[in-house]
Amino acid sequence: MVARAPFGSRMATAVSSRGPLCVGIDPHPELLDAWGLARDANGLEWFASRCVEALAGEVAVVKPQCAFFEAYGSKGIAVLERVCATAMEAGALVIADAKRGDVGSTMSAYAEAFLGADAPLACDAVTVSPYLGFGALEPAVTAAERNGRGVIVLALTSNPEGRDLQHAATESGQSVAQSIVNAASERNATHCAETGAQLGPVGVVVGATVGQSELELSELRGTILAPGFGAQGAGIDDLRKVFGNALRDVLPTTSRAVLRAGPNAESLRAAALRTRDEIVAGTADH
Ligand SMILES: O=C(O)c1cc(=O)[nH]c(=O)n1[C@@H]1O[C@H](COP(=O)(O)O)[C@@H](O)[C@H]1O
Repeated sequence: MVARAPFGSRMATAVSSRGPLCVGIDPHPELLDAWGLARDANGLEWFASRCVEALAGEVAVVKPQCAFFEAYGSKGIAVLERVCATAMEAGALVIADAKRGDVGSTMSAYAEAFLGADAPLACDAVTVSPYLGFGALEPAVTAAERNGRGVIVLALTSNPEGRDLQHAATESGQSVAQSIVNAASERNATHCAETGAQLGPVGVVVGATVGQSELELSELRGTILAPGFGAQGAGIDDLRKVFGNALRDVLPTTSRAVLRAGPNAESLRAAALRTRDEIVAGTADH
């Protein structure tokens, strides 16, 4: 078994050496068309391999969107396995965007798949949905902690349909989103106290599109993954407005806005690095 440093420490190192950017590897059918590729498993593999070649040696994190791989069945999942492995070999952290979430015993199987010691779909972290209760995610959090990996829990998502549910008040009066952030914060506090790590294994998703909210993120001590940057309309000003003082732990993620620069590897890399530099310049005073 490979002894891995804790996910939070590896994330802090990756972001400080490569800058705060995650690029999503989202092989949309329209992007396969635009890149002149067939909408099949071969087109998928070419697309994803080109992304890894262009990006994984440069950006801190890549995030393959599992849905676009699963759409091609077992061949697509085999491509996903290779993409995760080669991107990690090239030095990027890999977040598998699977948004898994289930009752505890089933969650254990998802955890084995992505976060186990010998996980077939091994990645550095996986996105999870807390809709069955934050506690139901415990097998994933435990596996992540044990194996130096992480989980990124949906809290306040970038899509407008999430608002009603995520802003609803829980019995304690706080919003659903805040209760998820608080549960993640507690878990990270324990982990950091035990290991001395700066950041814990539990990150949250907060969309860059959500506008100013009451969400309190200052106690999280974990990665704040911020989708919605780029194609969904959010820019640097939104990052500043949404995250304020929590910006130092924010990892903006963008997919189509960078991927549209392909298929040329140099152009893809340049688009990613330009985005990263804009983020660094636009958030430098935080
Ligand atoms: O977990 C995510 O990454 C995610 C959460 C969220 O709230 N909103 C969101 O768009 N995402 C993902 O982030 C990616 C956004 O892609 P672009 O809109 O092309 O940048 C997609 O893979 C989404 O599934």
